[in-house]
Amino acid sequence: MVDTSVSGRSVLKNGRRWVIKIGSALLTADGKGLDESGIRSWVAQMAELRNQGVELVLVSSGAIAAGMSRLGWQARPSAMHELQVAAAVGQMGLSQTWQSAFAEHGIETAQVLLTHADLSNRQRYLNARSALSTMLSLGVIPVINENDCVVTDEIRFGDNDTLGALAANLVEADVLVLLTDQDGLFTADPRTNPDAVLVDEKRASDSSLDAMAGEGKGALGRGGMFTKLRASRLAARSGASTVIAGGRIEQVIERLKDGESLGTLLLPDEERTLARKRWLAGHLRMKGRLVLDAGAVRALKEAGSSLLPVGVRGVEGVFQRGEMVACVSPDGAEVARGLVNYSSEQVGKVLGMPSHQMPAVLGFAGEPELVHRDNMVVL
Ligand SMILES: Nc1ncnc2c1ncn2[C@@H]1O[C@H](COP(=O)(O)OP(=O)(O)O)[C@@H](O)[C@H]1O
Ligand SMILES: N[C@@H](CCC(=O)OP(=O)(O)O)C(=O)O
Repeated sequence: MVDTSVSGRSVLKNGRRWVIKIGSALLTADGKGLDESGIRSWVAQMAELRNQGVELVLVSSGAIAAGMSRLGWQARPSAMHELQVAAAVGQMGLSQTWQSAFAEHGIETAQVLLTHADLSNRQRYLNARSALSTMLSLGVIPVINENDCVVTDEIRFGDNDTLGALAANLVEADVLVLLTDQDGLFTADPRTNPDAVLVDEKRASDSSLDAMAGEGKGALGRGGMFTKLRASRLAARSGASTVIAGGRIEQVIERLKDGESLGTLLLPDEERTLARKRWLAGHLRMKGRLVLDAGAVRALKEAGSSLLPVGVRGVEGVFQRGEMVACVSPDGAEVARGLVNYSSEQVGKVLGMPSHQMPAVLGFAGEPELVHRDNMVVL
């Protein structure tokens, strides 16, 4: 059997796409507003990573803590509507601070506010995926936070670690970095266990980690190591490796990229393409079929291409954008399956058509592919 496992710090040296999540505990200078000098330092390091050719997505917490400081509130409120107001006020300062710090390095940023529910909806998932990949291709750094005004559970539990993992799944990142106020995952919470030692490297799936992470919670950020470990397992599903590391360690981001043994590295059990194929192949219900011509079958199987309408002869079933369809050969054999960019009704209107004619027929300019290669598994 082929060994598809991955190991070691080389995944950080070689990773081309990173999601970096910076938690409230770090960003907010122990509750006294945003730590602007910390932010400038992380930005300088991220700019350096960008120069080395790494594509970056930033997940930034800290809106509630920043809002509390702007509103002059000393203690974190417990009422949901007050938390939401703090997040909304604080988010203004948060995105402004990131934007101006990145601008000093000539880098554009984009504010992206998401909820977990957005990413479990197939259509919104595809929308977010296509917006984020366009940002990355333009060299814009997406700065993601939870859309706190429309959620309640996530605010209550203060969990942007999960959002970081979902972002890593979404953009198919190689690496998820969770920067926090501790140097990594320790064998027990170092705040209460001075003898605890740092875990260097494990499989994310290793069950011995559960007891270490416990349900410990920080004072400002609230998920503790429990949500970080859970996030690493979620990220592993799309083959990403997670590092939990101390954001105040000098030049931590650059040193991780150089392969230095800092923080805790949690590795996936299998590499990315295999993990994604398993996810696509097993987890979604098929809603319809696209009947391909012989040329399109060859393009998918041999050239690794996306599926364009020009090679599609027929459509069966009723489906919406973002749902799973089978791509079948003229004799009905399944060739591939994937997430479709258009509804069955729209596909029916563009069968056999060159992509550049689609906007005139559909009345809007969408993706040129019916199923993008990245959202497809060839069988
Ligand atoms: N085994 C552990 N190793 C390290 N930190 C732990 C552990 N268990 C619990 N913690 C706690 O997790 C906190 C970090 O999580 P959190 O406050 O949610 O940070 P963030 O805002 O960065 O997500 C630490 O301050 C620490 O007290
Ligand atoms: N989205 C909210 C809360 C997120 C939060 O605190 O998460 P975390 O940093 O993982 O503990 C905020 O920006 O304040």
